[in-house]
Amino acid sequence: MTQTEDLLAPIREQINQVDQQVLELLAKRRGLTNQVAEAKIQTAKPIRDQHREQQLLVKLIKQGQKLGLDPHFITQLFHVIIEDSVLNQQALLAERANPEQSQPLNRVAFLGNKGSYSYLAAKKYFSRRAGEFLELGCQSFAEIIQKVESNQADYAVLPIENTSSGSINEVYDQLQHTSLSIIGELTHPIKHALLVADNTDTSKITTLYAHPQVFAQCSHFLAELGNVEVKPCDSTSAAMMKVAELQSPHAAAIGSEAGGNLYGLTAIKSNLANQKENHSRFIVVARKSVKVPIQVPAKTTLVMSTVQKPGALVEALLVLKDNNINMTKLESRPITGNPWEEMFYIDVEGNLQDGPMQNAIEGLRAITRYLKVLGCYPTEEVTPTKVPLAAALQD
Ligand SMILES: O=C(O)C(=O)C[C@]1(C(=O)O)C=C[C@@H](O)C=C1
Repeated sequence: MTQTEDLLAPIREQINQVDQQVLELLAKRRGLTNQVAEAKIQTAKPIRDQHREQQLLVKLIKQGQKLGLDPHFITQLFHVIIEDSVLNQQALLAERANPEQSQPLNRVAFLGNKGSYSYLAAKKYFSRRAGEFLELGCQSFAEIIQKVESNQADYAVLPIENTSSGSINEVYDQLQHTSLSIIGELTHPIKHALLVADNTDTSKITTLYAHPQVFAQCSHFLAELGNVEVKPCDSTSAAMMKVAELQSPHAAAIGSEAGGNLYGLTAIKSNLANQKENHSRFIVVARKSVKVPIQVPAKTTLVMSTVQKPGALVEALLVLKDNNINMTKLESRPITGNPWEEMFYIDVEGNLQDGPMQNAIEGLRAITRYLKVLGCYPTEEVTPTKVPLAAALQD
């Protein structure tokens, strides 16, 4: 042992012990919030209570300051803890409301193999749910949908939009024809890194493997790289596998560092996306729709085609406005075989069990040519509660 290691070892041992205690306390907190969820099932109280969160944060900031901890650090830390608590409670309530969905094994279809962004998102989503995770990697969106439709899989996790490259049209087009329902959503950070198998540097790379969506999201980095041949792959994991197989100083893949590690690749450059805040939203689909408990904030996705007359879409949107329903997304896609006609995909905030939502759907049915509810599911977005820092910092 060197002298530095001699000095570091006992301190690191103490840090290990403190971290273990932090984990044990987090697990204890998780147990308590599960009890809160049970109480809320009985009282029909909403999961989210932002007044309570605000009180909690103000108190924690004051207590933390006495211990020499920075208010911003405390706020960030507890936003993450509370987000986890809310999502966990929502998952618990959703499971109670849909007991038939709970099973010992969840067979989950997704794009690519171990290490793809879809794989990482699927693992994250099912980590909050009971049952073991069985991965079913697929090579195309059509194959993923087919796996669930034919009961070879129970669920599919599909990327639907990305903050850099926008909507994923192929997935929308698959939703036009499927009988499956959307039962959940989640957002997952997409952190692109340059992954290599052999010790090399950027200037030696001549071939770059990645999924076409990834190339689109990293177009600025590609322009900087200059004369490199880009080879599109079916998935991020296919790109990583290819580079692992080649073991060449001239080949690189773009993918997540965590995924690359599964294939023995090293990240030599990170943060490659054009937009630094690069997130993808994924949907989870199943053969059977789910009921969302009223205490959980819900989203509903509709698909419709309007009659061919001026202002038909405006009329449809007015039905939502008249029922005080907030639209969070509107996407249009061409209808195959009917040139210049569009299918509209609409995400709205609201639960299918609510009166205004039922009114709106009835109203839309009356004025549209085609309308289908693709699903009603818990919203995974937990907007952080703002803390009046000035109040928290007083006295
Ligand atoms: O106290 C509650 O009602 C909880 O659900 C727990 C908790 C938390 O984790 O502290 C989580 C969500 C609420 O918005 C407020 C607080």
